[in-house]
Amino acid sequence: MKIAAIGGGVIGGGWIARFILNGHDVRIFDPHPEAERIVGEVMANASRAYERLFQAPLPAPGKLIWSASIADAVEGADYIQESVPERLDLKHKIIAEIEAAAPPSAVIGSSTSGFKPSELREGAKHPERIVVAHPFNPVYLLPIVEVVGGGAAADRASEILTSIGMKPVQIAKEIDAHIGDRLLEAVWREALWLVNDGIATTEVIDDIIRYGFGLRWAQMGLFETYRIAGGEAGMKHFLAQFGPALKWPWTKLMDVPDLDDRLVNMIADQSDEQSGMHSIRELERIRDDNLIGIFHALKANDWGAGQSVAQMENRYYARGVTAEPGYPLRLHQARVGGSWVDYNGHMTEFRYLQVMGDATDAFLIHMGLDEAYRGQGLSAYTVETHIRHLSEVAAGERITVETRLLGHDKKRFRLHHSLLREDGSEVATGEHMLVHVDTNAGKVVPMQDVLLAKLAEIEALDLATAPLDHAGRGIRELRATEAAA
Ligand SMILES: NC(=O)C1=CN([C@@H]2O[C@H](COP(=O)(O)OP(=O)(O)OC[C@H]3O[C@@H](n4cnc5c(N)ncnc54)[C@H](O)[C@@H]3O)[C@@H](O)[C@H]2O)C=CC1
Ligand SMILES: C[N+](C)(C)CC(=O)CC(=O)[O-]
Repeated sequence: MKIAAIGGGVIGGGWIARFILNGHDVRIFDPHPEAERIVGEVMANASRAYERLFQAPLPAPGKLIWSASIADAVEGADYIQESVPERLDLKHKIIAEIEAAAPPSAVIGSSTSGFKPSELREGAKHPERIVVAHPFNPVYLLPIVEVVGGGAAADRASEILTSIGMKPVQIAKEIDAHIGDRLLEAVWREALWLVNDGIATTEVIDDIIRYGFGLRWAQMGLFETYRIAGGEAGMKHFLAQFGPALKWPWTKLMDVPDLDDRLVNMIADQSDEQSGMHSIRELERIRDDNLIGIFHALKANDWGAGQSVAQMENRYYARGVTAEPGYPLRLHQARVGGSWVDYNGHMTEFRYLQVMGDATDAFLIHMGLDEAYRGQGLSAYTVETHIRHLSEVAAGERITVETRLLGHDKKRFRLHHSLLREDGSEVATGEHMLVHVDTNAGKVVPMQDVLLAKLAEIEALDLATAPLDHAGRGIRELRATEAAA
């Protein structure tokens, strides 16, 4: 699939990173003299974030190709994402240039925060293929994208954006600023009043959000949260209790403070005091690490945006596990996250098992025990594990897992994982016995022929490999002489 990006600023850069990190080449046009540096810096932060976010092996990144004109960038493109500044006259000019050179079948997605598809389509040759595809910053991490405009183009855009890990929400009826920005504007306008009126500083307002309802919003929206706030009587009780307050002077919604020099300077000064000690790129990394922690927690609970991460990992496993040829198999890599390190300053115990467990998952997919196979009510359970911790590993280090199949019969198979640093030295080994189970009956059953054939093929490779001297050993007993010493 050929992707083109027109505009590589805050949002264009995020789009480019998302497409490239999902294996697509992207042709970009942006006349800014520093566009290459800016996009390069966004790419660096995005790659760093993906290594920390996903446990599954990432696809080989696509290439970034700089074009000298819009015509060159969009030639032969299947999907074009426009992310130029929010001015309707400029968007019209860009769309006209795109249409002059792109194939008529190409879908054009606009990042516009506020313009409606009917406005973007004015004067277009093929208006029906122009849709709003409005993302949220950082585009490479946040899954939601509002797709407005309907028809085949909206369906195609949704399909493409789903394939790069996004959660498109198609909005049937166009409205200024779509949905997300209408909600955000209400909060933003109120926050500006609170600063303007000297009620709170930028820092106090941000603290009230991040120590309070902001934490709730990452995992449940307004309606689910307020349903709970209604107690056992639920939403109706909530509306009865707090409904009247909507008519009290709690907000100044449509009234906007004048963004004169005084207010702009006041906000900018307070913001400098609050966050000026960090560069924007540092702030992006802090933000990304926090988001990744939230994604991981939500993934562990199989909830909300964590499900998007899990779905992407399944896709990455499905297409990535056979990527590296040779034996032992190299199916899984991990980067030691900051939160993986304990009070001793290196990777804590249970994370070794996590890396081995993820490598086992990659092996299961490699041998054919994938989502479709599991859909038949069949799976594999680990029944015994022996880990040898051989050396410490620090935050930020990359671990590659080499996996061997030490043996199998109709119902069981024995795996060996070796965790290696980038210099090839061994960090730990794990030996694991797995059984094949009927998950509904809760009992061990023989594997289907397709799995047995694949295991036989892998075991033949193992038989041609030097045996491991530590395989099959448990923890040895303490000798009396050693215990006395
Ligand atoms: N910044 C944000 O938080 C969000 C912005 N958006 C939308 O994304 C779009 C872009 O916004 P940002 O990335 O924030 O702006 P930006 O100012 O960071 O980037 C705009 C980029 O477009 C480039 N550009 C200007 N004229 C061009 C042309 N003729 N051809 C190609 N590139 C050109 C500029 O050089 C710049 O790199 C806007 O429509 C905005 O509403 C959407 C979601 C969030
Ligand atoms: C400020 N903004 C209107 C450009 C914001 C957005 O469009 C979405 C976001 O990322 O908050």
